Amino acid sequence: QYLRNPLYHLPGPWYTHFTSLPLKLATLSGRRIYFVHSLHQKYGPYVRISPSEVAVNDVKAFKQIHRIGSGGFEKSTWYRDLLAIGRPILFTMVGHKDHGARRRLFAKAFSKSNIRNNWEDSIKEKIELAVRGMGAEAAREEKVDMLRWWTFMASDASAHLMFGESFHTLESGEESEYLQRLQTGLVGMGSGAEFPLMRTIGRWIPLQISQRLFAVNGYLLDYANTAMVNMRSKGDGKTIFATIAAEAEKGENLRDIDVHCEATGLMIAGTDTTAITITYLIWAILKQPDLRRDLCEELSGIAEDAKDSDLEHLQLLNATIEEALRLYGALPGGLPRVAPHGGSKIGGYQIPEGTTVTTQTYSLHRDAELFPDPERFVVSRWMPGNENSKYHLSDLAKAAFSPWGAGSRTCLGLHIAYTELRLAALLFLQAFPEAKIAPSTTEKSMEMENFFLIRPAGHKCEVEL
Ligand code: HEM
Repeated sequence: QYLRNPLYHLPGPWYTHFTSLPLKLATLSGRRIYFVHSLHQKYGPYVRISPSEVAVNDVKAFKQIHRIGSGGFEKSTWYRDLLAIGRPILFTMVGHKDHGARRRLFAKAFSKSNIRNNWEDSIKEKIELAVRGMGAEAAREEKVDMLRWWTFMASDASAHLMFGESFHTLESGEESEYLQRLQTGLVGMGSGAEFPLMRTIGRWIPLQISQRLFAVNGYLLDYANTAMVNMRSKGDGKTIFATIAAEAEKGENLRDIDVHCEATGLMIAGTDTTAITITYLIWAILKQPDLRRDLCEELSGIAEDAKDSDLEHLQLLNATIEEALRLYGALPGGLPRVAPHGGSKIGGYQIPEGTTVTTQTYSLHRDAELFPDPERFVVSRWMPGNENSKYHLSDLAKAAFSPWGAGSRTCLGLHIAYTELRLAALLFLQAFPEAKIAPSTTEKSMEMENFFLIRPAGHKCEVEL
């Protein structure tokens, strides 16, 4: 069996010739990024992590794997197992051709100009509500869980953009049922992708927890359906999908069921990702009083009615966001791709066709050759005029920086996310310039657990305002 494994020539622990169990256990216990990272540290940039999966931590190979067009690797069907949403959606599509057509259809709706012209005001309104909600709660309780409020903000904003109506969790201060089910369902999705049999059996078990873990898609799709019907009956067609539908009329075929599935997929892709990254961003700022002071100074000249376009040129704010994305971007784990027909040579290794090849930014962003003192939060890496500093970023380091993924599968929602990150930092720091991390928030509680996305292990991030 050892010699029959086509990956036998790759470095890696002996057991990975025979079993993927240690990898799966690490995944199920929320420690996959650490498991793979430790193997890179021990065995180098190319490592066999299971009998049929190779992890790669080499910038040139990263570019080759995620290259747009010929030579680039396609996504693995693992994404379909992850979301198991019925129809292929942009996030889960495998073939370059189908994906390219769908991506072109969505491009205009998610462009920076469309987000700014049509959505920025409602995003800002949600952030203002979140900041107000945090202030009111902190006045009553002395401390407030930022993660909870940023999650309300991101889910209300996503619901507004995708379904035409906010969940109004920011006004009620209570999690919507959609959000509760989505968050439990995400844990089920992550484990179902690793153990499909567990999910199949789980769907048949008539216990509420089992249903919520493994049968959430029915609920999510029903919600999308009702939301779309309501939206149309009210004659208020102003959602991201109105723009997409207008594009589709030019010739692309997008059925109603595709719209429901895509809207659901975008809710999943756009909610926890931004909420978690904003939480880590603000936590990192509050940990460094000098940085907080300098940022407050930079932001002090910014008017209340500022637009994202007023913020995108602020050097310190944007450097801080890039550094937060380097260390705490919400999706730093493996992005599985498949070696193309005929196999591929990467880093001197022949990788047989069909092999799963994963890259993880958790490791790329912590390569000490590219990012000296990789665990330190150093904003000057991203500041102009640092050419003589050891933190100056080389071209290779810039190429390795990929919190949004890479190539043709780069994050579709990055303009929404940047808008939310910049406006959230602005409004939070302007409202609470003296905010402090609460004693209940520790390095340990903020350690990242990793179920596809990361999140603080303590599942909250309390601050005193
Ligand atoms: C800080 C927030 C976010 C982070 C860190 C993030 C990160 C990522 C990453 C790393 C990928 C690549 C996945 C892969 O190659 O397998 C991705 C893809 C994607 N993201 Fe995001 N994302 C964020 C916010 C959003 C938002 C707000 C939306 C939409 C509302 C969104 C929608 C998508 C979609 C649709 C894809 C798939 C693109 C494709 O395959 O063509 N993301 N995101």
